Amino acid sequence: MAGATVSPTPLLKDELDIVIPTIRNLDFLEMWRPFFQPYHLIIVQDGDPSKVIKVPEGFDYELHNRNDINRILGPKASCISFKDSACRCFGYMVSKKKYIYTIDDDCFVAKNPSGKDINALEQHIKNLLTPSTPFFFNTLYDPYREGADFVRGYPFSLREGAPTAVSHGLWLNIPDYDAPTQLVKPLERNTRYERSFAYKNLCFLFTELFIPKPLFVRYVDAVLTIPKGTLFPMCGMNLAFNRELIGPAMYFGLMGDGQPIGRYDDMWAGWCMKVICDHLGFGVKTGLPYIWHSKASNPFVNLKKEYKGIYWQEELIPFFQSVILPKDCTTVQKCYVEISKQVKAKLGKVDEYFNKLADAMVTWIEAWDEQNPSEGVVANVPAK
Ligand SMILES: O=c1ccn([C@@H]2O[C@H](COP(=O)(O)OP(=O)(O)O[C@H]3O[C@@H](CO)[C@H](O)[C@H]3O)[C@@H](O)[C@H]2O)c(=O)[nH]1
Ligand SMILES: [Mn+2]
Repeated sequence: MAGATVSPTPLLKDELDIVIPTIRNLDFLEMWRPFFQPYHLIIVQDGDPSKVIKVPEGFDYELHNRNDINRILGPKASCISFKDSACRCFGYMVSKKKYIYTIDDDCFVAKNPSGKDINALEQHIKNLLTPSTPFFFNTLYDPYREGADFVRGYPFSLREGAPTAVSHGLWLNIPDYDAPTQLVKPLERNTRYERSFAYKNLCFLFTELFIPKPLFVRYVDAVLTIPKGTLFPMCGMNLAFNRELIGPAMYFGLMGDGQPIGRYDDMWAGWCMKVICDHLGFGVKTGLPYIWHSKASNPFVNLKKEYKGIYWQEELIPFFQSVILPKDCTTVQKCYVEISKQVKAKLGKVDEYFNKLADAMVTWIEAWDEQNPSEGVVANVPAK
């Protein structure tokens, strides 16, 4: 008698936590149930702690609201943002797992060009479990993917690759645009069109003649390593990382209530993280998987949150491009504290906010080490 079909054990079932920042009921989990149910969820409830967040039945989760954050961290809770999705980093800190996946509650399961539901978590896990190629660019993209490989001329001495610290996923429907771009392109959707050839041509003809062409922004079937020495704008809504390799660097900077800026939490984390990954020899990937981002947040509200960041970043990027970490910075914590010192020394004059942020970065590391006493990966810093 054929054995009962046993569904395969999901990858990293007991080694990965899913972190969700939220201000609303988590009905979106129903669509993710087939992919998320086997995993432990860490829900970080933002805003009013007295509000009850409804979580669908059948999920294994822990929920932390602001009262919990204050109770667990005491005065160090000051480094965790309030009234901003940046609060999600508290979930990274209290997790005890090796891997983290974080997703927004307005992100749903997307379909690939063949119409199949995308298991975003599975793709992130594949990205994290295979090496990256930060030191030499492979023109056939991710050489470790099925059907790809290193191309001619790729040095064999580099084909082992580097450990992957971060997997940065993308979005269908509402792309993660800044407010000015949202305002000038209110209708732009990253939408896949699955139409017959004839229909497509009819569409093309019609749009050519009568209406402004809809922007068919593509589904790109690729995973790329972001080269060493290159920064990128990290979006927190569909993001996974190896917590043991890079967790202490994933501080989503001070935003929201009482802060002069918002929607730069993930950007700040991405810049600090990438500088540290480059220093410690870890890789960062971007591309697949896609999720379906359903809700465009209000561009005018976003503009109010972002506007200082839009001009500050013209100074922040050169700063991060110029950061040099000493060889004796052999752990993420040491690297992070060193960056905070340079933030204070070089960005404090841009705005007082960066002195406060530099202090919060140190508080974050102190809180991290308090919550995770045994951790602290000593990486062998590769020769420059
Ligand atoms: O005060 C708040 C507001 C929201 N949240 C939770 O955070 C995520 C994202 O919220 P939302 O989808 O409304 O906002 P977006 O503009 O689409 O978010 C993207 O922009 C960046 C914000 O920094 C970020 O990379 C993306 O998340 C949801 O889960 C809300 O429930 C919150 O916790 N606190
Ligand atoms: Mn959103």
